[in-house]
Amino acid sequence: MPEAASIRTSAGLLPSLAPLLHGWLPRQRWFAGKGQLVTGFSLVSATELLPLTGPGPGLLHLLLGVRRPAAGTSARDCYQLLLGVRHTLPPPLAPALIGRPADGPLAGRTVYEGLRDPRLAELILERLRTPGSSGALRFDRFDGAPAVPGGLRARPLEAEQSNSSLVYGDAYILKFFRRVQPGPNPDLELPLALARAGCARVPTPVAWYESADPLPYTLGVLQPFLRGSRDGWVLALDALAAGSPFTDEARALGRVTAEVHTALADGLPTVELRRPHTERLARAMNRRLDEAARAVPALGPYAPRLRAAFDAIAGLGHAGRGWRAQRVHGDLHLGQALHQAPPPGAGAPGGGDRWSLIDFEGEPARPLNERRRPQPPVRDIAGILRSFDYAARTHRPWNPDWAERCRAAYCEGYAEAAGSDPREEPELLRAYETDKAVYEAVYEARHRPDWLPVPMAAIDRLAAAPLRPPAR
Ligand SMILES: Nc1ncnc2c1ncn2[C@@H]1O[C@H](COP(=O)(O)OP(=O)(O)O)[C@@H](O)[C@H]1O
Ligand SMILES: O=P(O)(O)O[C@H]1O[C@H](CO)[C@@H](O[C@H]2O[C@H](CO)[C@@H](O)[C@H](O)[C@H]2O)[C@H](O)[C@H]1O
Repeated sequence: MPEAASIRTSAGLLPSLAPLLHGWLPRQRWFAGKGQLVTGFSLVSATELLPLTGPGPGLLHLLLGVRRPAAGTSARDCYQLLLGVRHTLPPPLAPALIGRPADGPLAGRTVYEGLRDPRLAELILERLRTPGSSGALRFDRFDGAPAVPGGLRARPLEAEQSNSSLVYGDAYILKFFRRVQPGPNPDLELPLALARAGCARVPTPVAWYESADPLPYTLGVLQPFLRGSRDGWVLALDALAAGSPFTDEARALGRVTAEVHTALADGLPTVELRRPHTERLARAMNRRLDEAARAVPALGPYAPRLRAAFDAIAGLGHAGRGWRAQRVHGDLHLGQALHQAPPPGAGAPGGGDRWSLIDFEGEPARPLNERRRPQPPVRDIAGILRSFDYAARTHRPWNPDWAERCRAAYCEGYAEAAGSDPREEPELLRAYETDKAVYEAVYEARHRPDWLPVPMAAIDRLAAAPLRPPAR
């Protein structure tokens, strides 16, 4: 591979690409500011991974600052782009077209989404196989992992996701982070810590790449592809459609969640959450509720009762109670749990712990420092409990008993492996379930308005449930 160059020819490059990106960027699934005007671009870094002016396809890695009115006048989001550059685009790549710059260094060339070009995608895998630097980018690999073979065919993952992924030969998956923030991304940091601790419940990051200049960004992570796996959401809906229980699977998932939590607590810092942290936690939940009620007016009438659930945490803190906080997944739901069917003759499906957890990025819209903060593990548990409720609510007829049995089995499995049952902390569990349902109401109002009744039904239930007076 030719030596990559870090190009700082911002003069000319950005002005020639900007008119194309103005139209293309807001249409991308992973673009966070959908429906909003992009007011300007800036070049954070540009690395020519393959020469742009050679006879073959060129490959340009960009970190692009994107200004939107909502991001504030001085704030900007940073996006990772991988642009292919050719004289003409072969017909199979037509859907990847971004445009043809009218002037500047790329005038007359065709610029397209590089990840869609198998030749360029394979070059990235080649680069990940050997540690080292390419311009502004630094490639690294996990010492304990077997070497990644070369020559694996690449295909883009056709999934609704917040980032973009490539699957190589059904053996590896590369997640290419789109909106990046400076600092270690928990989706690399936590799986690496778990791999070092010997925890096999999370795919090991075998290789990754970052940029160090001008700021440290985690850009991509390669991990084993769990071939033939199905996610917990799909499996739960299948079970509901078949009228089958899902309790074995739920119990096994509870055990796996506990194993991951234990390994994270052993390998990374933990803190004791006592007053005044309990007050801060309640304040943060109340603040999120206030913001949510502005975005989803239907939450307004419930707000006083929901606030009481958050204030109960502060109340317990005043009464001297505290909770252990540690690094957690941060956005756990059934779609983040992948299940691999046992090999033929290996016993009942759902038995055995064939679950893996993925996507440790946390809620991508939150600042990185907030996502990396230790939090009570109940936060993740609440996420999965909400998911069982979601599955039961989306299925007709509504089957609340199915959800209740799954929720109980999941907590039992968790207790078996962790030694403590999350239901023994009802105030904390309720506050986190409420916080998650509030988040979901905003998510659904923004992305899937037809689904808004699902979290709103939980809001209605949570607001109506009686609260225990704090023990004095
Ligand atoms: N290791 C893996 N093996 C198999 N499929 C995976 C793996 N990691 C992710 N996936 C698939 O890719 C999808 C997107 O991955 P995810 O990490 O959730 O990305 P995003 O953060 O962009 O939403 C998942 O829903 C899952 O279907
Ligand atoms: O997977 P992401 O990290 O992008 O998570 C977002 O999208 C999820 C939906 O895909 C959303 O999850 C909500 O819907 C799920 C069913 O589709 C359900 O299982 C979850 O419990 C529910 O929260 C998630 O909240 C959002 O962050």
